[in-house]
Amino acid sequence: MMNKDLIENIGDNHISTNIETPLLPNAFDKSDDEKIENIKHHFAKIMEELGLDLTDDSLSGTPYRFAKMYVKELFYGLNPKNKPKLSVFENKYKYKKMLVEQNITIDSSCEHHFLPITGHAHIAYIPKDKVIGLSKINRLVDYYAHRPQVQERLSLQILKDLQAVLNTKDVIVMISAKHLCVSSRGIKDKDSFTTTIEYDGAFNNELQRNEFFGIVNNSST
Ligand SMILES: Nc1nc2c(ncn2[C@@H]2O[C@H](COP(=O)(O)OP(=O)(O)OP(=O)(O)O)[C@@H](O)[C@H]2O)c(=O)[nH]1
Ligand SMILES: [Zn+2]
Repeated sequence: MMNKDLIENIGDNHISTNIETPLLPNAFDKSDDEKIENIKHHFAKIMEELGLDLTDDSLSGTPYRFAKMYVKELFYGLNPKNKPKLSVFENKYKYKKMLVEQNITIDSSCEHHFLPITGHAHIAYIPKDKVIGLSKINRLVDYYAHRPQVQERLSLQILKDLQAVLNTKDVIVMISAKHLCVSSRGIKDKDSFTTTIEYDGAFNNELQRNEFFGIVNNSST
């Protein structure tokens, strides 16, 4: 019998794994409103330092907009209280083959530059005794994506949580994404993108992986 709290929090910082997002122990002591107020103050300073006139009516609301966007939107997935509940159901029908959830939108941010990472995740698992509500896979991806991330860790956090909640190692997570820190600054390569693939269990078998890649490559719905 698996501990429910453990399942709920697997890729999160307060459980000791090597895939956790590095967070301070007091990361969530302040309320969202306090954080927004403080970030608003600091971002106004950044804008002023850049020489922007915050009395301009188009700029005056930007520090608040920016702070709210960080806390409530782009980085809502830092706070475990926002983690989606992953409903699972008994596999009554004994479906034992691969289920693929593909073209899941990735909207994330790179933790090195705080610029967008955008692309798609393709995820498959082979059910044992449990199946998961389909939308919960998309919600889990959305949650972990909405943190400052590196693509490798994002893939692993999703994989580990699904393995725990589904009580099986037979999961594969593939992400292909563009990093604006590569395409819009620095090297400014507009065409390259990054693919990560994490898996275990039955997907260690090349035939099983190839079946997954075949489905992911050949369908467009
Ligand atoms: N492994 C990995 N690296 C990433 C990811 N997102 C961004 N990076 C890289 O993080 C690296 C940070 O390197 P630094 O040399 O410290 O930063 P920089 O001077 O801005 O590097 P350039 O982008 O090459 O200009 C860059 O090579 C980025 O491309 C990611 O998801 N995974
Ligand atoms: Zn970056």
